[in-house]
Amino acid sequence: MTSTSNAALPGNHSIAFIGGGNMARSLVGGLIGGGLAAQRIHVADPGDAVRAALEADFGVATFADAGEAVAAADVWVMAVKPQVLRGVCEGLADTARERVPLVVSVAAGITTAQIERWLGGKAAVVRTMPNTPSLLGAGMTGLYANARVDAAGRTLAEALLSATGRTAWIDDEMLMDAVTAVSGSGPAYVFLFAEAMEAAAIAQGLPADAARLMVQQTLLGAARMLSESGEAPEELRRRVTSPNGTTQAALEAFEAGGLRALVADAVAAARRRGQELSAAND
Ligand SMILES: NC(=O)C1=CN([C@@H]2O[C@H](COP(=O)(O)OP(=O)(O)OC[C@H]3O[C@@H](n4cnc5c(N)ncnc54)[C@H](OP(=O)(O)O)[C@@H]3O)[C@@H](O)[C@H]2O)C=CC1
Ligand SMILES: O=C(O)[C@@H]1CCC=N1
Repeated sequence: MTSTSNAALPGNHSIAFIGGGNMARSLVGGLIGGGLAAQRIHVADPGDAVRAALEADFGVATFADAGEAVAAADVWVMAVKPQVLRGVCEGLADTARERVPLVVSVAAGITTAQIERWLGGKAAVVRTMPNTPSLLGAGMTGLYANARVDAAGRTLAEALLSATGRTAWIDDEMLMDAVTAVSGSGPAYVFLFAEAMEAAAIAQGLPADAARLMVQQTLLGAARMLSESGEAPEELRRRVTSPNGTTQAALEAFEAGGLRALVADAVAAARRRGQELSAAND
């Protein structure tokens, strides 16, 4: 694995997003926040309201038709649901055969071999798994490239995604479902934990607004310590935990409730679901 952050986008490439939903919005926002000119981004989405919001928020050109969005683009970012990706690719296959694009997919589960086949057999495909903090430039993206992607394509895909946060290349495509289960879905695990902590705070009598602020700031502070201190989570946890103190009482309750096994089960379930999405939509 090699990991990087914040490479500049090389060349004068035009990027078409197919699908303008949550993930495309996060990536477009991250790219524009990182200084990419809005004119270099086209987005296709069937939703009138989705397109209007993207135009208003980011100044990008939008299209109802994917074929129009990719017409001038040499990089195609596939940001539709896994369930519709096959139809989208097959609709663009003639164009992809004539003018082979670099395809960057963010779809969970769907393999590079599937995308290459659906696009007519020639496309250079980088399968990626970003996450929604990309919108803030704090994303995490795993990347895997098929054999058709050359060094320039890898550099370009990495630059594209690193404009929205950190990146890590994965050598074995089988592990991309594990990446999805850890960092792709991971923000939702943290949000669920935040919901549970807020509810617990309110149950202990704290006002709702104070409970929300305490949880937000505690997670932010802990995340910053994790990423900025250079220390392992075990060590950071040890320093909070006074012998026979309050933290120890809480941590013993988490351990007794099987938190570690529960997290392992949840990550395994997400990985299995990625594999199912590939098989079910082939
Ligand atoms: N959300 C996340 O945290 C992450 C998501 N992903 C992946 O990103 C992909 C998109 O997910 P997400 O953004 O959450 O989903 P969304 O549903 O928010 O976005 C998908 C968008 O694609 C549109 N769409 C449907 N058909 C077409 C078409 N033929 N051409 C163009 N656009 C179309 C949808 O419109 P409509 O709703 O009208 O059908 C929708 O607006 C998925 O494959 C997912 O696995 C990856 C990492 C993280
Ligand atoms: O839930 C999903 O399937 C997508 C992939 C990772 C995050 N959201």
